[in-house]
Amino acid sequence: MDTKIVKKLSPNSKSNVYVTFLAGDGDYVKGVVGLAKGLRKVGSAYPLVVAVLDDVPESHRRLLESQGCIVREIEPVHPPENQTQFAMAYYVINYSKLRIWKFVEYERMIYLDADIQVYENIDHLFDLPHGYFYAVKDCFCEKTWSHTPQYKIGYCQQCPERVSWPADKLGPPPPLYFNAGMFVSEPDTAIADSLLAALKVAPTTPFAEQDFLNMFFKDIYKPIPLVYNLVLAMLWRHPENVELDKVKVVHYCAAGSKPWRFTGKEPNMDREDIKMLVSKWWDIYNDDSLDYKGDVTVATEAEANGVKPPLKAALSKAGVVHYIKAPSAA
Ligand SMILES: O=c1ccn([C@@H]2O[C@H](COP(=O)(O)OP(=O)(O)O)[C@@H](O)[C@H]2O)c(=O)[nH]1
Ligand SMILES: OC[C@H]1O[C@H](O[C@@H]2[C@@H](O)[C@H](O)[C@@H](O)[C@H](O)[C@@H]2O)[C@H](O)[C@@H](O)[C@H]1O
Ligand SMILES: [Mn+2]
Repeated sequence: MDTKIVKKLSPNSKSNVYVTFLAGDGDYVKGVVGLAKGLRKVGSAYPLVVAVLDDVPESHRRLLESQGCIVREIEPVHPPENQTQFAMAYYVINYSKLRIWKFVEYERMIYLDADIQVYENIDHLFDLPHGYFYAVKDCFCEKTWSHTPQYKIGYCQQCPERVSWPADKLGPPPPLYFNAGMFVSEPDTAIADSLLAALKVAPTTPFAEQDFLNMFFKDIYKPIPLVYNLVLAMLWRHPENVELDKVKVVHYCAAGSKPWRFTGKEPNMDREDIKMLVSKWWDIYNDDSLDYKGDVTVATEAEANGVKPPLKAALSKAGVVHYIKAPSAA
């Protein structure tokens, strides 16, 4: 078996990490298993940390660890007392995502919802210039947006020329707005603390922590191409913006599109592209060859060249190389 050196860490450098969030004892755990296997399939060089609330059962935590995930319990984050009608009632738990900025043992994180699948390696996003918040622009055309002025006039940032924003009547257009199902950011204690302090005085709004994160990071938000987070509604709302064969990351967020509960009955769920994407998700979820077999080992460069590995303890001094046994080219 050939090996592929994918990451050289000097002794005191911090690694990068993929992070997802899991709450409850329901079926989202299947999303996390699928994500862990998808990241393995594309040869991601970094671990997947699952930030879990205390209501995630031991059995689900064990399952995720058996799939090579690092399971970390986080305290829930509740928004201030409010009368908000969240777009989805359960969005109230999503504020707990804010805890991940505390994961300061990591250099950078790519956050991925549990209803996301990665179909091509996106490790290169960890090399984006520091100091910004990277995410994909959302779409305002779904009914979930019916509470907003942009929905009411048919304005969407995905096609600002279709209905131009009536600045004379409504003032400046809404700032660029990202989908919070996927983003690249840097864990940082000061950011973590100011997020929680800001939340205490922020208005609660229908898209919960997604709205809040957009408000908080608006000055450093940098859009990245939609290939990094295909919000499924784009397929019927803005097909002209989507080249499906170039999409690297799919976000199963449209109503009825969660693969593990897919019935095909909701609007748009009978589309061929949706059924193909759901089937692609299941192909990975059901692929036993993608199960974690302890296949990520820590070794010096010497070991990567076949020298017998010294004790792991010695490795932390010798500089470490994470490598993944790649199938031999032959
Ligand atoms: O019962 C739930 C609901 C949500 N989530 C987590 O919260 C994220 C955001 O919820 P969801 O993806 O359903 O929102 P959407 O992107 O569909 O609006 C999910 O991806 C999961 O990571 C969870 O763990 N359990
Ligand atoms: O709690 C708020 C959620 O807001 C987002 O989901 C929404 C939003 O993106 C809308 O714009 C779409 O129309 C809708 O389909 C989608 O479900 C995030 O994906 C999710 O992680 C989470 O932050
Ligand atoms: Mn989602």
